[in-house]
Amino acid sequence: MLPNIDFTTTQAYQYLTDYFSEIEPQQLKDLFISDSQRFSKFSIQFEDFLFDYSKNRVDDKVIALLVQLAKECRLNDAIEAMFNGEAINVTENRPVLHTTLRNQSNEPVYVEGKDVMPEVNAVLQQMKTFSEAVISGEWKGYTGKPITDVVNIGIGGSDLGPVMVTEALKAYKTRLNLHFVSNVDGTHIAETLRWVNAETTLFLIASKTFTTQETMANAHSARQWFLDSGAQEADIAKHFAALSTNSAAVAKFGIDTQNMFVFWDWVGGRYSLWSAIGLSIALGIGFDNFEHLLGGAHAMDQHFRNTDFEQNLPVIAALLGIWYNNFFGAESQAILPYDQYMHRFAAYFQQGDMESNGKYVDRNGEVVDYQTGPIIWGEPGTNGQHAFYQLIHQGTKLIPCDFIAPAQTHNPVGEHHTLLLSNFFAQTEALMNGKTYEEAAAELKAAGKSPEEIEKLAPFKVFEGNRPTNSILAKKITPRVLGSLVAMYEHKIFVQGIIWNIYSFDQWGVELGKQLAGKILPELRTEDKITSHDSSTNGLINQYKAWRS
Ligand SMILES: O=P(O)(O)OC[C@H]1O[C@H](O)[C@H](O)[C@@H](O)[C@@H]1O
Repeated sequence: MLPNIDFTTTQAYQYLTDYFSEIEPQQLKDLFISDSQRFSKFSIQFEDFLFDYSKNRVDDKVIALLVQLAKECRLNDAIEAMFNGEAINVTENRPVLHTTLRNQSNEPVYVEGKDVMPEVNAVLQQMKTFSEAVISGEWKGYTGKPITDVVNIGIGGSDLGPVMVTEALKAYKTRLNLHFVSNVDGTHIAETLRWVNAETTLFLIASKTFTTQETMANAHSARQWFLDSGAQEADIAKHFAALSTNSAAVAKFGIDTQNMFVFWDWVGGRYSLWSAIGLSIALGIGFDNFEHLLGGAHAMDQHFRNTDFEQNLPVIAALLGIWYNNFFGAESQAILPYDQYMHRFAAYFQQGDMESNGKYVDRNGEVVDYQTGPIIWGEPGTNGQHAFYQLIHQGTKLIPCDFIAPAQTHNPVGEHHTLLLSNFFAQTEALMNGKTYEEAAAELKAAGKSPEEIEKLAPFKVFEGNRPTNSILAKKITPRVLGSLVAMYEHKIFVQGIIWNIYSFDQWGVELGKQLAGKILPELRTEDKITSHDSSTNGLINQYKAWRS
């Protein structure tokens, strides 16, 4: 059972509320001046990455109170409930065991009294055998040629994780070319099929439920294209595999169950890249690297489970998020990787975080009177600097940012990486220190401006600073480091959900739109004038009908 505690009624919350008024006016740069130990105190090294949270608007007392808050919310019990396979996804009556998929310790994990590790290991073995056969060319297409291209058809959790990871780890690419089709917009599949050859293409139909409209539509179109290219029904077995929990639907679609890679309902869609959904990852970077990814995540799982909260990366990251979300009133959180390969990292955690913690009903079914999940967004640096950093530096909103960068690049081109990293270091410093009126005026004076011009321009050149950041500096983005990093964010989301007393592992909020689309679809299939909705929806549908042909 998960604890059920309103965190706003805890002692720690009261103390934090009182102490907030003392901390809020303080300047980060002064906190550094008054404590020479600040960096070593507020940074944690984990294997090959360093998490520096010293540029946050906290002091020892805030951290101690936040840790107390986690304890009062019985976070320890919640962590054990998750790892031990209790049905903590209550509204779907399921355990939450993505940690089991990367449980390289192999210690038994029981679901309804049965150890699931043998099944997990069997699927990993099947993925290994299959991916190695495809990569080596031993697995042949229907005309006897080796596979050159893999098209993963899936959406949401059956797409974003594999896309993010295979992009982030492109430096480890095998000879196979990966493609991802998610959108039901026919453009996505059409543009992808334009570049591949049916004789040498493998389609992975990735869907936990195997009922998702977008994925099924794309899968059927891919199948039709394959047959139209000259292949026979019997050839499908060589070119289509399914990654799913739903064997019956896979068989019905016509995919050989030999080519089915299963996972289980205790794996949430947005936590499924570690499961059979990761087959495209194993094909794209090789099975050994996929295992290293799992190994990195497992190491973070152990850290999360066994480390005191004060030194616990996901816990600290989560508590800082709570501090800004619930005390400073921050609405969003930016994730800014200074690594081009990680360009889908923020998009991945948009689903990971927002689908998990975008909930206004607590674990008692009651509407909360506090803020829950933040808006997650971000783009790789330095592109973001030339786009939206203006608002982070001088806008009216407080935006806590996670800066992520590798010390070593996979592409040492001239001085590029040094240039990139100078920006990474400069931005967090600038956000913290800002620029005073006096500094701005002095710069203008040095540039030869008259006193009148200085007075006019200086206010626009002031940066109030005091804007909080985390810096995550990795030695290199390897499969293991990436695995740890992703698991860190996953557990951060979990911790926050526990403190906000919400259910982080369901996603009922995506259903209403799907239901209504199901009602509207038959209306679009006729030429009739539509009058069954509000005047806006009717007007839009009828205009669409007038224009569609
Ligand atoms: O893997 P599937 O069953 O096709 O589901 C794909 C996606 O669909 C839904 O809309 C859920 O909100 C997501 O959590 C899920 O990842």
